[in-house]
Amino acid sequence: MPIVSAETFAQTSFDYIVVGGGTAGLVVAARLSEDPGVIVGIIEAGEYLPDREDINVPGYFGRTIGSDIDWKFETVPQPGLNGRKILMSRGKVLGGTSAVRFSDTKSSLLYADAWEKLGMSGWNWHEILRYMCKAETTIAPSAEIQEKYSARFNPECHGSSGPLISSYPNYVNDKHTEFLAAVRATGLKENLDPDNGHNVGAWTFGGSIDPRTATRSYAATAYWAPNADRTNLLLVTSAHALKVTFAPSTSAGQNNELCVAQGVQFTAHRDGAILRATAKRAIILSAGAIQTPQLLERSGIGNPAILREYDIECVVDLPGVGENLQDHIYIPMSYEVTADCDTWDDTRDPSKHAELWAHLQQKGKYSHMHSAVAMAGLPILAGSLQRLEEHLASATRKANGSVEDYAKQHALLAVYLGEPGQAQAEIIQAPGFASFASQTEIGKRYHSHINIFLRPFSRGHVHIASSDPHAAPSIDPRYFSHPLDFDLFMDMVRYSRRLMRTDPIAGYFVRHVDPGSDLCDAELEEHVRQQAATLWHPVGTAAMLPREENVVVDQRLRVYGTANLHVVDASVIPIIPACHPQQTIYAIGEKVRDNARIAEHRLNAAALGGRFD
Ligand SMILES: Cc1cc2nc3c(=O)[nH]c(=O)nc-3n(C[C@H](O)[C@H](O)[C@H](O)COP(=O)(O)OP(=O)(O)OC[C@H]3O[C@@H](n4cnc5c(N)ncnc54)[C@H](O)[C@@H]3O)c2cc1C
Repeated sequence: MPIVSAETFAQTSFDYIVVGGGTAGLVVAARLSEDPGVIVGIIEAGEYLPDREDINVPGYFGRTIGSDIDWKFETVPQPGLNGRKILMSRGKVLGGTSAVRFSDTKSSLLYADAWEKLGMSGWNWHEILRYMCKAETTIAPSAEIQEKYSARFNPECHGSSGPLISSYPNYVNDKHTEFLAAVRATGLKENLDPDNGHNVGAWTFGGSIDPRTATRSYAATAYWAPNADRTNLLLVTSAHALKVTFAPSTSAGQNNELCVAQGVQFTAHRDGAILRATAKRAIILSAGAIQTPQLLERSGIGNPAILREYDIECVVDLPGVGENLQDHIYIPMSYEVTADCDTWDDTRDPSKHAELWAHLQQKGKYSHMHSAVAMAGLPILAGSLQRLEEHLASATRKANGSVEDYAKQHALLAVYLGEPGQAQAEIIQAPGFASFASQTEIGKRYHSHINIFLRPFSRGHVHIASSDPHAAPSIDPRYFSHPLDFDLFMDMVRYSRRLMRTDPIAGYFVRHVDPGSDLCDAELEEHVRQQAATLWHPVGTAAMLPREENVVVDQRLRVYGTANLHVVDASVIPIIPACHPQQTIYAIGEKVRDNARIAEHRLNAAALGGRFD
């Protein structure tokens, strides 16, 4: 079935409606519609743009930020970042944020197991790996690349028949090997099998890129395009979902009755008529960690005090909606390197751009993103035993004294902190200038480190902030609000500087550029507060945990207090994984089909008195 009009969509009687045709939403819709006996509808605010170069060409990563396919949200001023508002990009296009993301890493074993430790049985590393593999087909690197660039490949940790295509770079920059060697010299081991759950070390990493066409593989190419002719899968694009509606008999959620979700209100234009689509079995919210809580609140599910402010009738009292916001923040740090380094800097020179572009394209440089990465635990980052012990004592003290809702999470984080096998930071090598603070000088060569802080203790929130359903929510990640986060972040920054002065990469080092040389501690800290920003990995705002923990969905990803309303996207992740989250999000989508058994709700909901024709 092709993409349909809003009117056709509203007139169709669905079994399932998925709100948000993004990373997880398209997985769920594709898997549910494998059953020809059900009709599945997807409501997506963006358009289907299969020919957009800034999506398809992997080397163009970053160009979509702030563009017409970006929701362009902003956080509220962040005191931990000198009061700056931070741009929170989200993909507004079929495929969602998978259309604009950069690289991929799989999760760590212990971290995924943390979800089970927090009370969600069945959500552990082995399950998540199983579903990550179901989602992907990884094309193994050639024997030459494996040997030359330490890009080993263990087929047991990769899928061979999933729709998402992953591959390894066929081009690495000329200091790739030296970077990995320098990382080893700081005490980290080369990791030849980082996808087996133990992701500390240095390696060559791949991404969701189809090497046959050198184009991005993402939710729209993997889960929509191959299934677009299914007659039982209908998609409406440029349609904004406003709220979920419930069966009248169960509204207000009194007497422990479960509310039965029946439909979704949406508009095809900002000021257009409000249309309504109905679903007999279940409604699945997959609008992402920023907008799923917004839709829940608009539908009357959330903290009654917040709902009252905007005259929204409370259907289910769930104060956890929009809380537990976690994100990765990062800082790019740039170093000038010797003139013989082959970097991407000359492409910034307008007089050389066209010639270089053709040359680099030929070499395959734009067919991939980054290639060398290191993940380090605190024992390496801290740099000294004394500093490590100080951090551990402080984390344990704070975790024990934590009276917040997050005490259990903080206790787990404190334990992981001391373990060398648990990554606290990720450092991606970038062969070129990547900082925000200074201007690049034409003719100079640079190397940058993209330094990502992986295990924040800070927790923030996202809530509606207006009665206008089209208005952006208020996003407050509270970056660095937990003081330990800033201390740990600074260790990562100092490690990056140490790494650049470690042989063999030290042989190419010319000077610190961003941050500059000879900064005292206070100046370096000020630089961080002025330059750190989100890596756009928000999760956790409709978290999956036991109900007594004040959260939102159960382990079948069903919203507490409802019979058939589910959340399937980054919002359900209870504690942010120490890796890029995308593959975990695909896995969550894949697991739902088998484990959450959404389909059973026809019986459950019917028994509860919902109107199902
Ligand atoms: C610039 C950038 C780089 C990134 N790089 C990486 C990376 O390298 N590796 C990695 O793993 N992750 C990366 N991420 C994060 C990753 O892409 C996301 O975590 C992931 O794609 C989120 O998936 P999701 O299904 O939760 O939401 P999304 O994929 O964002 O899907 C939500 C969908 O819902 C739609 N929607 C929202 N509200 C409504 C509404 N009211 N009505 C209708 N439709 C609606 C949206 O348009 C969107 O299509 C990056 C993110 C960004 C922004």
